[in-house]
Amino acid sequence: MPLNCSSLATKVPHTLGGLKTTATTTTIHVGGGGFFNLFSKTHQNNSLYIASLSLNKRNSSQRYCLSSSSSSSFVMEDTKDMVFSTLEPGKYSKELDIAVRAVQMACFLCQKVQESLISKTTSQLQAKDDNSPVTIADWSVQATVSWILSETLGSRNVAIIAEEDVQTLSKADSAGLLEAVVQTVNDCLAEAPRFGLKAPGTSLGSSEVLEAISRCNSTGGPNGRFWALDPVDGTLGFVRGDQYAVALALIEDGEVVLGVLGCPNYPMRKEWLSYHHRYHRIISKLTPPTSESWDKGCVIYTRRGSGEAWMQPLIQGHKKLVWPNSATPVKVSTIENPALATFCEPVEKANSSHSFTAGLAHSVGLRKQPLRVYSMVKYAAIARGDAEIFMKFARAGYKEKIWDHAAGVIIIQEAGGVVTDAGGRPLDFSKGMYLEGLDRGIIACAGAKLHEKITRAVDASWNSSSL
Ligand SMILES: Nc1ncnc2c1ncn2[C@@H]1O[C@H](COP(=O)(O)OS(=O)(=O)O)[C@@H](OP(=O)(O)O)[C@H]1O
Ligand SMILES: [Mg+2]
Repeated sequence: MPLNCSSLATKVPHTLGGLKTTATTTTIHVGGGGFFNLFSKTHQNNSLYIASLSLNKRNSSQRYCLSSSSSSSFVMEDTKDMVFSTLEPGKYSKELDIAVRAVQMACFLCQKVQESLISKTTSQLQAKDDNSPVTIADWSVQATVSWILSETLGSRNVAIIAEEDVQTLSKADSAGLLEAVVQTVNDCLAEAPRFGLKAPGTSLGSSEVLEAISRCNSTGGPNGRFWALDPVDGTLGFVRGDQYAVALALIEDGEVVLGVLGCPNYPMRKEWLSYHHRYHRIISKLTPPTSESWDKGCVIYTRRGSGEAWMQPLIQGHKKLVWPNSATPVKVSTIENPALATFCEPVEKANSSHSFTAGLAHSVGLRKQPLRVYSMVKYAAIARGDAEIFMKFARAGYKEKIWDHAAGVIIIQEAGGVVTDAGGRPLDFSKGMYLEGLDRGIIACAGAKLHEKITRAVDASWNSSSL
């Protein structure tokens, strides 16, 4: 479509979803009294960029994508089915845009499965290994995210290490389970355009869904680029209608470069984090969210070196994701006094020694009750400033998996916090599936002073502990 118009440009500083940029707002007048409102952002090195363009002509509202190289020629395309990014072009910006949208979709999928779980009686729930609906969420999210990453970035460019495999799903007696997963995946992917992503032309068949899950067969390691995905982190929290997370990180040459954490039940009123989930559900019912109020659920994301982490609400109902989707920055707490600090730890005693952390807490002067929260939501709580410390000391011999930490670690670091093992060393994401060489446990803090106090206390009490 050729453009023949007069234009008026104004330069405005702008911040969009965590990426500072100088934006140019241009009004382009066209024949017949109509006009386009053009919002564009220039790339530092003048390479190709994409700008959003709205046509506000009488009785007409349509979205176009306008791309330009350093030359003045423009190409306009209808963007109904395109990934539409307003992130500043730069390293990993396309990947971050897609990852946030994919995690938004995954949260939408999980919410639906969790709602149907909660509406059933406990006796209808099965353990994860028994082909439960939880497993349906795990596999379905993995298939959905894998499919989206491959379609948008090209399957040859995408390597994923993730928690699930297809062994159980592929068994002859798992036909019903597989059918449920395929249905859940297709129901979710059909909504892709609402999230600014392209839906499949036709529904995926079971072999395509299995293919998408089993494509997540990267073994990680020190070289190249791969995604680490935990489709449903905090299985117990998920089953119990409580906290859980969808975690996606991009790791390049052994270093986490992007982190996206979906926390569908994260309450926007922090005091609700510490309520038992049943009370939280009752309170939510008593005060249902209005379309204006943001009750719970967010996606937090960051990019290595940005010094910023951002949070968006989940897309509710039939709404569309319009970037930056009311994103707000998140920052760690400024509290340095242990007496005022809150520490988080796993809910399950089997996952981390509660007695050891109680002793540590006492010795450093932590006075508040521990905040026990399922899943990587603990990392989100530190990044958002809702708690100051996260400690985890697993039993000897347990090896932490990289997908249980990658997204959360980078989000806390970019939000201003410190994450190391108990020896003060950075977590090593370059050794394959596990955080090999982890010294004793994981300590994440809002600031360096608290971090130092905790690591010193661990050193002082470790030898007398039974861990
Ligand atoms: N020590 C130990 N032993 C066995 N399994 C462990 C351990 N630590 C963490 N995990 C796995 O990590 C996920 C949740 O762990 P959390 O640390 O968040 O613990 S908790 O849910 O709050 O209790 C959860 O994984 P998924 O829910 O499958 O993602 C746990 O299986
Ligand atoms: Mg996990």
